[in-house]
Amino acid sequence: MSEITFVTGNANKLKEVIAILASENGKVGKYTITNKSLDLDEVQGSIEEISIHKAKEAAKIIGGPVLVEDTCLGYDAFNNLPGPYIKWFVKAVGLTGLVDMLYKFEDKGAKAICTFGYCEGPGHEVKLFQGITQGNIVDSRGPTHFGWDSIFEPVGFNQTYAELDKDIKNTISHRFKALDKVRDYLLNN
Ligand SMILES: O=P(O)(O)OP(=O)(O)OP(=O)(O)OC[C@H]1O[C@@H](n2cnc3c(O)ncnc32)[C@H](O)[C@@H]1O
Ligand SMILES: [Mg+2]
Repeated sequence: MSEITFVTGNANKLKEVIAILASENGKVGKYTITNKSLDLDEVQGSIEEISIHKAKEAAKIIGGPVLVEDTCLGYDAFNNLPGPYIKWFVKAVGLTGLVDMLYKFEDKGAKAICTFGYCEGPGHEVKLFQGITQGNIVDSRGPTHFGWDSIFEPVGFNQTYAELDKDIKNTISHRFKALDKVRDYLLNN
């Protein structure tokens, strides 16, 4: 039995990852997934570079197999920005600011992008698994405790991520789609 440590400083992410993997009781094939709360360095660069760097740093700190994840919210009208910098935008301008940024644009489209990085240990290559859910930026509706959940309405739904039942979000979300690929990989390796 091998252990993989999911390293994140975000309790909401952890909850969703546990819920999405719940059918396997935190076990995926021969692996048990545990968690460590650490704030990892996030370099500037592409989504892929950020996740690769996070995974390598986590593997160094943990000294064994790790899983990390980086989440982006990219506006179609802004050529995918704020992207990986969304966390700092939420902090700096809040949800209202993030909605108002699109005031001049008819296109309210946005992509929620989740990129998991898996690294077997220090010095190993990082494998990436990405999931994307398309949606629209809307005025905040629903609980506001998880990032930008309340201003993102996934295509095909008339509720925001925050309003949707957790069970529903966790079967359509960027995180679910990425984690589905992680699970596939772990079951076959
Ligand atoms: O330790 P890590 O895993 O990096 O956790 P973090 O909170 O720093 O997360 P990110 O660097 O990936 O930044 C993503 C931002 O988007 C937010 N976020 C992530 N997943 C989300 C989701 O499913 N719905 C809404 N907001 C989300 C999160 O709260 C951050 O503000
Ligand atoms: Mg982070």
